[in-house]
Amino acid sequence: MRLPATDLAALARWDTPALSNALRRTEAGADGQAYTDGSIHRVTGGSLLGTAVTATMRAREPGDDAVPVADLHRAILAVQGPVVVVVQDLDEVPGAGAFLGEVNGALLSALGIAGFVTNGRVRDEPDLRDMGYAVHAAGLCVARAHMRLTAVGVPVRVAGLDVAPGDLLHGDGHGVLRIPPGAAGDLPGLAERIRAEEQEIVTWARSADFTHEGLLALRRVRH
Ligand SMILES: O=C([O-])CC(=O)C(=O)O
Ligand SMILES: [Mg+2]
Repeated sequence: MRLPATDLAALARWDTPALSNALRRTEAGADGQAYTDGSIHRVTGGSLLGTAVTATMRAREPGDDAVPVADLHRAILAVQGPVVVVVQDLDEVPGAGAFLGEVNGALLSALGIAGFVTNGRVRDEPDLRDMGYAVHAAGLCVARAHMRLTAVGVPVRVAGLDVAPGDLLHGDGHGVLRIPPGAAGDLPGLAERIRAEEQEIVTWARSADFTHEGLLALRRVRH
């Protein structure tokens, strides 16, 4: 689904914890949220926001199941607005070989992607720093091994997060969050309200009015 640029710009001003808090207050978020677990981290870049283009890969053993990388390039070009490429490494132990390195990275940079997310590993790390987009991965690896894409445009699962082509993803140093399209427009307003509530507590905790007795008298269940 394509969101208006104004909605994207409003979401981009927030970090993932704030959007996660906001999502919890919506119907879409009440049933549990979708976000990456700690098995991957941001290797380089800033925050990411965009529409998912998905692929799967294998690298550990050779195989004749490769699809052309051009399928991925075509899928990226078919999306209007910022794209986040999500690659699931299907090997039982992922990370034997990298899809993303200097060369694939430069091609994706030329296509203007906003981010790259994988449960596998990446390489050519110094070059990735100059690509201009965020990279989330399990870490670095040495080799290409038998790396090939095995499908493009399929549902994938990366670090506990199910991603379908077209999903809206937001990410930063905390991880990557999937934002249900129906909730996207409401999140910035909700995040603002939650921040105001939280700042009341923070301001009091830092003020001269703060006392241990005052805190205990509040009998807070959370925070
Ligand atoms: O060999 C590969 O396909 C991965 C890589 O290092 C690059 O894209 O530079
Ligand atoms: Mg390379």
